[in-house]
Amino acid sequence: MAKITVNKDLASERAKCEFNVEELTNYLDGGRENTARRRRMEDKVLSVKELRDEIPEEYLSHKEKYENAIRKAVLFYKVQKSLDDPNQSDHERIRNSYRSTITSAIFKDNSPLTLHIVMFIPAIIGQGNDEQREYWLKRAKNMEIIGTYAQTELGHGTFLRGLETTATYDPATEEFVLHSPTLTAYKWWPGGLAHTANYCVVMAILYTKSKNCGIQPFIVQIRDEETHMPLPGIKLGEIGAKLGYNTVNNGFLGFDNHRIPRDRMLMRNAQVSKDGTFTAGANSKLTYGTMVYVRVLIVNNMANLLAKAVTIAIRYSAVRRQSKLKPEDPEPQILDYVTQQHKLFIGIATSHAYSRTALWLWDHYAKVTSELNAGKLDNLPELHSLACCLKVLSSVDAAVFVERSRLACGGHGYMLSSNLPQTYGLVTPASTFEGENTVLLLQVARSLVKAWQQMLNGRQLAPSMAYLADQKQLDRWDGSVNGIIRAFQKVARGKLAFSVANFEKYQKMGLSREDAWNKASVQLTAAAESHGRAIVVQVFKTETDRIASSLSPPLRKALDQLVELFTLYWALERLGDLLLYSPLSEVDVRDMQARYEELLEKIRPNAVGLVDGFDIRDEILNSALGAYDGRVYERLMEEALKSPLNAEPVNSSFHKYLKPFMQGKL
Ligand SMILES: CCCCCCCCCC/C=C\CCC/C=C/C(=O)SCCNC(=O)CCNC(=O)[C@H](O)C(C)(C)COP(=O)(O)OP(=O)(O)OC[C@H]1O[C@@H](n2cnc3c(N)ncnc32)[C@H](O)[C@@H]1OP(=O)(O)O
Ligand SMILES: Cc1cc2nc3c(=O)[nH]c(=O)nc-3n(C[C@H](O)[C@H](O)[C@H](O)COP(=O)(O)OP(=O)(O)OC[C@H]3O[C@@H](n4cnc5c(N)ncnc54)[C@H](O)[C@@H]3O)c2cc1C
Repeated sequence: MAKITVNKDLASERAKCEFNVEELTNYLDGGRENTARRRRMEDKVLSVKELRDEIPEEYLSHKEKYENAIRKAVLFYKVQKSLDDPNQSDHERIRNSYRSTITSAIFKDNSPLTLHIVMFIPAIIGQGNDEQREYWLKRAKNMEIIGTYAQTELGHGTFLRGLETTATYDPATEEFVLHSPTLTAYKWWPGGLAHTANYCVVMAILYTKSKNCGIQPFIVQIRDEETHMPLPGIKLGEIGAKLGYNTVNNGFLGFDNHRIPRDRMLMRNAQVSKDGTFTAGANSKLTYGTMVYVRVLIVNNMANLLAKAVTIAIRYSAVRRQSKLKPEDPEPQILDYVTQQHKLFIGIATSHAYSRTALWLWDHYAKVTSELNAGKLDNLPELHSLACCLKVLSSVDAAVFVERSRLACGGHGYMLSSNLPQTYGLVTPASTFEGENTVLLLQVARSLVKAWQQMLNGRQLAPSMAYLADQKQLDRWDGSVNGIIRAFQKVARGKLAFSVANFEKYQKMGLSREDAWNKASVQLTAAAESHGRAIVVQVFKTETDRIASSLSPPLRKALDQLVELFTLYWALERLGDLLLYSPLSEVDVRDMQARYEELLEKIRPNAVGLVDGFDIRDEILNSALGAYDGRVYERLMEEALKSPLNAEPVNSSFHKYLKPFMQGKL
């Protein structure tokens, strides 16, 4: 095997690292066996050479990209399936795959089968009755059918009660008639819908006995299982090129009075009987369950994508030398600039914060889901609120820090061969899909205002909101991490109190409840955001303390530094709030700033070790700037030479256009 020559700066960074990198990887994976299992899976997938691209994806046409993605998706699925442990429950399988980023080695822009796995199957599990699950899950899990989740329409994504697709029950034939009455009723966006899926879960407004019974899920065949032709009454297509997700095959779908049998309504929650009688579910919002599930998964996905970006940027910053710190010294590594550390170390800490929070949220989700299955619905509102606010914060922060990682790589970060632009293309839509972020913050605000009222009535609050009832003043600023967490809670409480007061004031001034809500909504969303910040810092600190207690002192110290950095970073970012709602003085602010800068200095020798600890292989990073060996310039040149324009010394356009133009003949 050829010996890898590692860039000498990267090698000396690794020699400096104060903790055992493998121990960090094991900690992140949740144990040594999990690391080994993940690596075995990666080895196996990466050993299939047909899964690699011969020509970089960016040089393919739109159509070729899709066809290539489908080719790989099928193969990838088969390899993954062969590695599945049949003894794992769905919950364990998903939890154990939280650190798996192998999909990124195969698709730079995501897989056209994503929606089948992430939403179609979960929608059947969550919305189908036992009989429907038995039939459809078997087919879906065996990939006999491929599906997607078709909810959003051209005219409505956010406001689900405004969806226009109708499913009208006809008791004479015991069928539902699906119809798109207008152009804006066309389903628009679902991944895989255009040319991949032959089935989908369609969310439509149910009409039976001439009554609107709200949005309900229907499993609908859209293409012939043999010929893959769209079925009669079905109009299908692709929605076109996008900022990212170009291999996901997002599509549109219209229905022209398309009939489906009665048993195609997924009837776990609500039912329509043969004669058309509608029986509502225990809570109509259970129909929104698939979205809650994906919001929970997104938090983890954001942590992983950020880990990728920051690995690339930190390694590059250790290799890149530029400018002068001292006139007599050689050009320093750009990682020695404290501004560069400020840009990037928070990305490392943020990825840790969300991967801990994501696991915590996943376990909470699993607990509440088993309660729901047993008919206990009490904890659903808190779960909805938590999933909304953590999806929002993780997607916002990931987008900011991925983009910051790209900018921190200067011009080379703009190259697709850095894989940073594509990584941004994968994180930024998460602020929109699965509930647009402002809209979800308003949902969180709604639950907080309700909690506020409950508190005033002396009722017990859900655990994640219990701090709102803490009336005690924060008498003294002690600057500790726990003290800052308490201060964040005070900020959230204070902002909520202020927005509730304004909401009430606007109503007293004569505005309707809805107008008063709209007028107070900037403050309400700010309160919801602060609530989310308080939760993330607290969960990050508590979960790290809980899990890291058995680690070696050097690693424990490095993790504590990340928790402290994360806390101080957000305290300094939100100084205005802290000054308003906590006893913070100017001296305390100066002290925090100094501690923050000291932390950057302390983390500096461990920076490369920290990103090595994410253990993201070169094939997954897919980046000329971020590879383990740091051969940045060689790789940039190798990638440049792959440009089809470099295949010939003179391009034909010279003779066709440039030459006649320069010679005044054109
Ligand atoms: C297997 C492992 C694989 C790992 C890979 C992981 C990858 C993860 C990344 C995924 C990658 C790609 C996938 C992305 C694909 C994207 C798909 C989509 O985008 S699908 C479409 C998503 N659409 C939305 O999210 C729409 C957003 N809108 C809504 O949810 C609603 O319209 C809403 C909530 C804004 C308003 O609804 P409504 O008007 O009906 O309600 P109200 O506002 O009046 O509220 C009433 C009441 O209901 C409560 N409520 C609302 N929603 C819920 C819920 N979901 N659960 C529980 N309760 C809910 C709300 O709080 C109110 O309560 P109240 O007590 O009255 O205050
Ligand atoms: C990459 C990608 C993949 C997707 N995949 C799928 C899929 O597989 N299946 C599917 O069904 N859908 C999918 N979607 C659609 C996605 O769920 C919607 O785009 C999303 O729910 C937002 O809805 P919208 O586009 O209608 O935005 P809009 O609601 O029109 O938002 C536009 C603006 O209006 C504001 N706004 C809207 N309502 C309110 C309000 N009540 N209060 C304050 N402000 C408001 C928003 O904050 C935003 O600023 C996907 C989208 C993307 C980008």
